[in-house]
Amino acid sequence: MVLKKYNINPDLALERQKCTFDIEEIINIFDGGKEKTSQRRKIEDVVLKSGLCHDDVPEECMSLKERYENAVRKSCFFSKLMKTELQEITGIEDFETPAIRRIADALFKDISPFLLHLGMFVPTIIGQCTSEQLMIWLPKALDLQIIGGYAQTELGHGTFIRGLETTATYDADTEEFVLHTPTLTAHKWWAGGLGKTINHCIVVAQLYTKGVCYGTHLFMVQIRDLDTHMPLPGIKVGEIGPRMGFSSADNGFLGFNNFRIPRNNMLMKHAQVQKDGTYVKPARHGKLTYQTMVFVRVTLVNEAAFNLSKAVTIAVRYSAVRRQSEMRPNEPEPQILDYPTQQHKLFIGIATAHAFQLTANWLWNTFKSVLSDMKKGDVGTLPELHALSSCLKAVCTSDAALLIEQCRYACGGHGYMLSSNLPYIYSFVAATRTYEGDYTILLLQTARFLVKAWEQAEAGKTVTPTVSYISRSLKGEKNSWRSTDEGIIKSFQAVAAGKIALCVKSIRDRMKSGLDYEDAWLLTTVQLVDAAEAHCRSVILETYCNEVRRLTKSSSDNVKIVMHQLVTLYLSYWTLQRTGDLLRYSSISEKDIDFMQRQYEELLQHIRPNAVALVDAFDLRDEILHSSLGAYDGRVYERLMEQAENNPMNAEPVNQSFHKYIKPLLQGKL
Ligand SMILES: CCCCC/C=C\C/C=C\C/C=C\C/C=C\C/C=C\CCC(=O)SCCNC(=O)CCNC(=O)[C@H](O)C(C)(C)COP(=O)(O)OP(=O)(O)OC[C@H]1O[C@@H](n2cnc3c(N)ncnc32)[C@H](O)[C@@H]1OP(=O)(O)O
Ligand SMILES: Cc1cc2nc3c(=O)[nH]c(=O)nc-3n(C[C@H](O)[C@H](O)[C@H](O)COP(=O)(O)OP(=O)(O)OC[C@H]3O[C@@H](n4cnc5c(N)ncnc54)[C@H](O)[C@@H]3O)c2cc1C
Repeated sequence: MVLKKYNINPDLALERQKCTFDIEEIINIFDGGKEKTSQRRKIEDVVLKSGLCHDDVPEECMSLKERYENAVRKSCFFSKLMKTELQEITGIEDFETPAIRRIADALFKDISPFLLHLGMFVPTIIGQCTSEQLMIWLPKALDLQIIGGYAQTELGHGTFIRGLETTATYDADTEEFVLHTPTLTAHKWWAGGLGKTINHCIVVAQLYTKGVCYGTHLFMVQIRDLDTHMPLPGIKVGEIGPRMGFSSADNGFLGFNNFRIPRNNMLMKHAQVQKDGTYVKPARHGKLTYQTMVFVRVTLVNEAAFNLSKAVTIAVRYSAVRRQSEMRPNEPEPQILDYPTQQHKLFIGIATAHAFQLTANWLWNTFKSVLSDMKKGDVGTLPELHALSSCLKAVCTSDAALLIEQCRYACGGHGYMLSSNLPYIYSFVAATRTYEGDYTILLLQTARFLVKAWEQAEAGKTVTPTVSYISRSLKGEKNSWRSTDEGIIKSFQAVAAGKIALCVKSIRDRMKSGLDYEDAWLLTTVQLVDAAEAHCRSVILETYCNEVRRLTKSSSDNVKIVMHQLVTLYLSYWTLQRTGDLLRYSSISEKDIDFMQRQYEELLQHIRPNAVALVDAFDLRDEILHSSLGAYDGRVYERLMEQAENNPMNAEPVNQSFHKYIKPLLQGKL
């Protein structure tokens, strides 16, 4: 749709006058510097001027087929733009550039069918291929001569990768692998782009050679003819059907009937099958084939931050424009943003978007540093990265989904409109809580690491920095509550340590009573999930505080003040959310809790004048927000009416169903 130009709503204009800080300074902090901001804006200008974002009818009014076809059209032209103008004008060649990710949302209100090509296919080629394989597939994939996806999940198994049923059996006579789908439940299910779009696919299958199964490995498989796009003989492929979201993309199913691929199509960077069928196992670590999942989990923390920033921008701007009820009899209706309960719903969203964005950046740097260690042959830092990326992916996507839904509640009935964009943002983020490792499963992975860390610390060994609080706790360090940043972080670490200690004790007690380790672990999993969540909270709190302190060192005082107000709000909010835990594991008193409650309520008042400016500082263009409620000019009612008038349902004054059904019903002739 072409956005109509309106004058700024007077309430929003007044809000912006109240701002106490330089918005541009905060924008630069989150972009990573002035130059990055200007580069991002340049990219956005190119894409927005390309005309690619235009839809003749609103996306939500199209049929599923039309939405898919429209998204394919845009993905193709966007890919061309990335290869040509964006590279030439900005000098950017890197698909992972956050600016490209952000502006992609101006094209796709829902999702691009090419997401998995960039999100998993290309990263898997980079992470799992030998240098020879890389030379064959990477240039083609980057140049979009081949389009791919990542087919791991099956109808019967998603979480339990070792339980996957698809087989890849090596035939030494022909030097080929035979891919086969032995059962109904072995069909690949869910892979993005697989239904209709892609011609290649990374397939995860159980490797058999010389009669022995060596577990799951990755294979490059061409599934469709490059010219006709018809499925190749031996391939059964299609779309799995309508979903809660992801409606403009095509999630697919895939079955193999003894389908043959050359030996060289096994991705052999870590494990190999030689010509005679001899298996060479990975030299360094058994789970290196899971590396793409770790990469995506890291990027999903960024997704949580970005999507939450969109939702809270929409809800805060709307709340500044919307007037409802009265605070005192006969007074004019206030902006709903003036209600403390509304501030309570929304300001935590702003603070959380900051916390997650800074944690995402920190996690990305940790990921890059672990990759560089691994290139030198050192896999020692991988377990900690796996534990961190697992819990952060779980908690950040889950919190973001809850807070986005809270933003929708904050917009009342209008938030329920698809044109608000809140339902789209929610359904996208709700999926991220499940895919790439379900919430519970990933927290249990982190719990496994925490229990091991506890055992190591007990044995007097040094543990990694993110769990060094365990050693302090084992040395008998008692928590004394202080309502400072450091004090609160320490108390949250004491909560995590206390919960891990209880898990270890429960497991040991259960084993003493005769259970084996697996059963003792299983019966403790409710506590283990809780302990991993507590650990994750302490990591986020600490990272957020450290990063704000580091990044605002040379900022103006006013920016320091407002950024720190948000940090304090975040710490107070979580203290109040977790009073039960803190009373149990730290020395917090009821008086301290009263103080934190008052501090929290005062902070809402302090932040209130800057609320609109703070969401403006996410620098999200209207074309990215796609929201009748959240546009920069605040012309909510004009846009809602505009959307209603453009609704294809209103194209004819009387719908044909009246003549076909209602009239005969009215006349008793049906
Ligand atoms: C053109 C326009 C485009 C516009 C777009 C622009 C840009 C796009 C860019 C980005 C977009 C952003 C994001 C979106 C991208 C893609 C996402 C979309 C869709 C999602 C796709 C998927 O969902 S793919 C399928 C994912 N599946 C899973 O995650 C399954 C989860 N299950 C598991 O991971 C595992 O089964 C398990 C970990 C639960 C258990 O594995 P298992 O093998 O059984 O291992 P265990 O026995 O439990 O553990 C043994 C040992 O290994 C350690 N370990 C486990 N995993 C890892 C790992 N990943 N790394 C390192 N180590 C690992 C584990 O801790 C144990 O260690 P110890 O023995 O030492 O304890
Ligand atoms: C929108 C979307 C896109 C996707 N895209 C892709 C893709 O491109 N490629 C791909 O391969 N896959 C894809 N997936 C699949 C996704 O990765 C899986 O759905 C996800 O990993 C969860 O696995 P599952 O569906 O088997 O859930 P299940 O494992 O069946 O989980 C169901 C419930 O059981 C619980 N549970 C399972 N095991 C345990 C356990 N050991 N202990 C305790 N609780 C347990 C879970 O916590 C959960 O509550 C996609 C999924 C979605 C929704």
